[in-house]
Amino acid sequence: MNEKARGQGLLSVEQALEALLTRAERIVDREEVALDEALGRVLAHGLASPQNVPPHDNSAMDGYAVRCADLAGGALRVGQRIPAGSQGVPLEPGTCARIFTGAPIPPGADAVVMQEHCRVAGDQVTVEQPASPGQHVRRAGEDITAGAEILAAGTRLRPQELGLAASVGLARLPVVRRPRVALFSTGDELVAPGEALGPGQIYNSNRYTLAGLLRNLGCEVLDLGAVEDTLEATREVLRRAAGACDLILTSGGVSVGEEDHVKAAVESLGALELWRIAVKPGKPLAFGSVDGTPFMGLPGNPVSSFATFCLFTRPFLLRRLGVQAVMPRVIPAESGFDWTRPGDRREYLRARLEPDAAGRTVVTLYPNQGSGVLTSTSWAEGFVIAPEGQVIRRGDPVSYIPFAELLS
Ligand SMILES: Nc1nc2c(c(=O)[nH]1)N[C@H]1C(S)=C(S)[C@@H](COP(=O)(O)OP(=O)(O)OC[C@H]3O[C@@H](n4cnc5c(N)ncnc54)[C@H](O)[C@@H]3O)O[C@H]1N2
Ligand code: MOO
Repeated sequence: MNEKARGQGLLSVEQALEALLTRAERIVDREEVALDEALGRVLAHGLASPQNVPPHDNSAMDGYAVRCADLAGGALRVGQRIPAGSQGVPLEPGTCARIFTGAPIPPGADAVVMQEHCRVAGDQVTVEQPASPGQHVRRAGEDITAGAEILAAGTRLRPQELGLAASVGLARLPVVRRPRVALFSTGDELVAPGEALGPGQIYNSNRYTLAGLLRNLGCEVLDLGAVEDTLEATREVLRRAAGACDLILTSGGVSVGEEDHVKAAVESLGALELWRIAVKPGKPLAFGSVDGTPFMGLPGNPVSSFATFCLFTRPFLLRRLGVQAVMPRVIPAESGFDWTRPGDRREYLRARLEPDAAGRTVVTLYPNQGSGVLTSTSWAEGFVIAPEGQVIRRGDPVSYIPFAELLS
């Protein structure tokens, strides 16, 4: 962070994150859910495999299971047929077994020959290519050995992890309870979509963006709607929310204006810090607690709300779930734009990767980077970081965060 930002009393993104993460208490409640219900959940403890995968030596090909030493003697008689799901018998000398992909290797066989490399006449098979022991045999336990840890505590379960758990026979998984997040908006200008706009009014978009971001993270959203903008009504809804959730999330009313009652209401029921962070969009951020429940107040500008959720709320909630790697991966990329007027705050510009005139993949910017321009977030596929005080030229290396890293 540069001197000017420090002089203005701004926190760096890292300082704000550290303060948040040190206060992100682990949710201790856990539950067991069926595999079908476990997508996106976080493992409460590590999982060890009760068995080998594959459970038995099996064939990787459709063909013939042989004993390599027998091949010198010419054609082999097909002594048995072993489809997947059945079990063969010991291979007699001078015979082979018709075998299919996934079927257990019969005792005595040491290789599988693909059927494309065999000539078959009646029940006689001539192997036309040299074979070596172990060929096309998938060994028992070559993927997973019994007792090995397959997944660590704190893993977010993607489809691959569900498949992995299923492959060792686990039907139910221990997961951390879903975080419950109470969400409400204040502001006399806000109207729900579907209603008519009065003079000076706008539609409440943050509610939908934030609820979607929360659901993507696996949170249960306690939607408290739009709250009447009085101190008493705000206190009442905060009290109600505090008893029923793991985080109270609001947007708007965290800057310097005095129209909104959220700040005063939180302060009167608990504690509130108003941070100013060297980040754009998203300078003002409120963090506090109501009756011991964490409170986070995101800035009202729609892009600021979206960005601060991604940068601060998401890591906070993931850490509460017990996830260690809570930060999105930053990808090195090449700038396809000029950024000649850098500010004092680190900017998260709405961007996407596109081919330039020469066919090189470069980062391009949405032309209007205003923090009220929600279109930029829909056009974009990621953020490119413009560090404070730094000019960026076409061709320069830049850091890019794909939204895919943030929207799950
Ligand atoms: N004098 C100053 N003014 C402002 C400063 C500052 O430092 N000094 N900071 C600016 C920055 S940066 C931001 S970001 C905003 C944050 O303001 P608030 O969090 O107090 O938000 P509001 O004033 O309530 O609203 C800002 C803007 O966003 C619209 N809004 C609010 N909620 C919603 C919603 N649910 N859906 C859609 N749009 C919403 C609201 O109508 C305003 O246009 O403050 C700057 N000002
Ligand atoms: O930081 Mo505000 O979030 O620039 O619009």
